Amino acid sequence: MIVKERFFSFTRDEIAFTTESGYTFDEVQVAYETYGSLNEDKDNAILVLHALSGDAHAAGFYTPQDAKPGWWDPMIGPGRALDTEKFYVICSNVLGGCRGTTGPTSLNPAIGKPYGISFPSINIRDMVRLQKVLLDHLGVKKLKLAIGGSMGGMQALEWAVTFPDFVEAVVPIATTHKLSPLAIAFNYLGIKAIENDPEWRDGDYLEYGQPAKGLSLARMIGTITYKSDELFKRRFDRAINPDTGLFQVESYLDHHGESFVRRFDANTYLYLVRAMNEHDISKPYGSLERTIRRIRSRVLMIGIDTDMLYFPDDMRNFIRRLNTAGGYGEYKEIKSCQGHDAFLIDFDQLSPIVKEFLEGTEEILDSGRNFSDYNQSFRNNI
Ligand SMILES: CC(=O)SCCNC(=O)CCNC(=O)[C@H](O)C(C)(C)COP(=O)(O)OP(=O)(O)OC[C@H]1O[C@@H](n2cnc3c(N)ncnc32)[C@H](O)[C@@H]1OP(=O)(O)O
Ligand SMILES: N[C@@H](CCO)C(=O)O
Repeated sequence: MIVKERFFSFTRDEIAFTTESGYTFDEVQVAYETYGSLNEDKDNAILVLHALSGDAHAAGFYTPQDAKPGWWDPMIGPGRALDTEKFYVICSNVLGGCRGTTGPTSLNPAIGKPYGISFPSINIRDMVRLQKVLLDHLGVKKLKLAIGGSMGGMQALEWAVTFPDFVEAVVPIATTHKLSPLAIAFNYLGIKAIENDPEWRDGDYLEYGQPAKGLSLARMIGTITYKSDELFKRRFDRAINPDTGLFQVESYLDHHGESFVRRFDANTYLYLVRAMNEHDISKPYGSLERTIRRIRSRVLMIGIDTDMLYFPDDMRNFIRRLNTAGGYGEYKEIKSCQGHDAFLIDFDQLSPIVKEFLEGTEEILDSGRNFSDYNQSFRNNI
């Protein structure tokens, strides 16, 4: 089976999609890919949610030899954790993205040019609500699982809160229920790097070219936070790049900054980073306890011991609070020197954790037991 990138589009007359900030789009396009088949009951779907710079191309195994690998290839495919012999796996580019779904680089039909900085402000819930529109379009009646890391993890958790009856299980990885001030602080550096670049032109740069220096600096700052001290010591130590005379770690950051400018849009970066900054699952419901009590799905949070952005302790605490409120949470940890990006690299650890969790969820549901009884067995161990 060859999977081509697909697009789902609708106009406001067909579906009025309004952001929480109050903007109704005239037209929306969603870029997505699917792997595997939807079953007769239409309840075997898994939604994979990408992080800041990801896209809908999560798996490349179905695509022709010369096609680009997917960003979660080792997780998705026949016999893999997200087994395409059993599940219908879906991944779409987020609202506000620059990989095919409506975002700042898309044409605004009302003005006949790209939105740019006139794109409405969006949040993680808006992304999730648009994914629900896509799933309705695909005929999905229930999600077995919503899973993703970082910004994708924020969406996974938001799925459990916004659509509690639609999703059986969620796996938020290397993420949080609300962004920490430290992460907001790092994001602020990225925002400032872009906005202080004169080539940003107050966001109106599309006809002139990217604010390359600012976007590249923003990615370099981000890259440091996605890695770890241990990794940098192991990979680079204080070695010098013979071509440039720079420290290897400097040369590495330069490379990541430059390649990011070629594949990502500066305004999109600002919109997505701000959506992450605003992320707080309890905002519409008043308190975290009230929000947590909405969750009916089984939740597995996976932390990374060297993640400097999303702390394992915060994830453990969230799971404790979920379980105290009668929810069904588990916490597992990846031990890695890769830092935050481990969810894109350490598949030997991630894959069995997710596989076991999915099999466990199916076993519990098949046995007629509920998650709550099952969870009593490990609740005190967190
Ligand atoms: C869940 C999501 O949706 S995110 C989607 C996935 N994200 C992406 O694919 C884009 C962002 N990429 C990344 O964040 C990373 O590449 C990861 C996390 C996917 C993989 O990380 P790693 O395997 O550790 O890749 P790493 O950080 O080493 O980067 C490798 C690149 O750095 C270059 N590099 C390595 N050392 C040096 C150096 N000393 N000087 C210059 N360049 C260097 C390599 O040549 C390679 O270049 P290339 O990517 O152009 O081929
Ligand atoms: N490196 C990943 C993770 C960010 O959280 C990305 O660029 O999407």
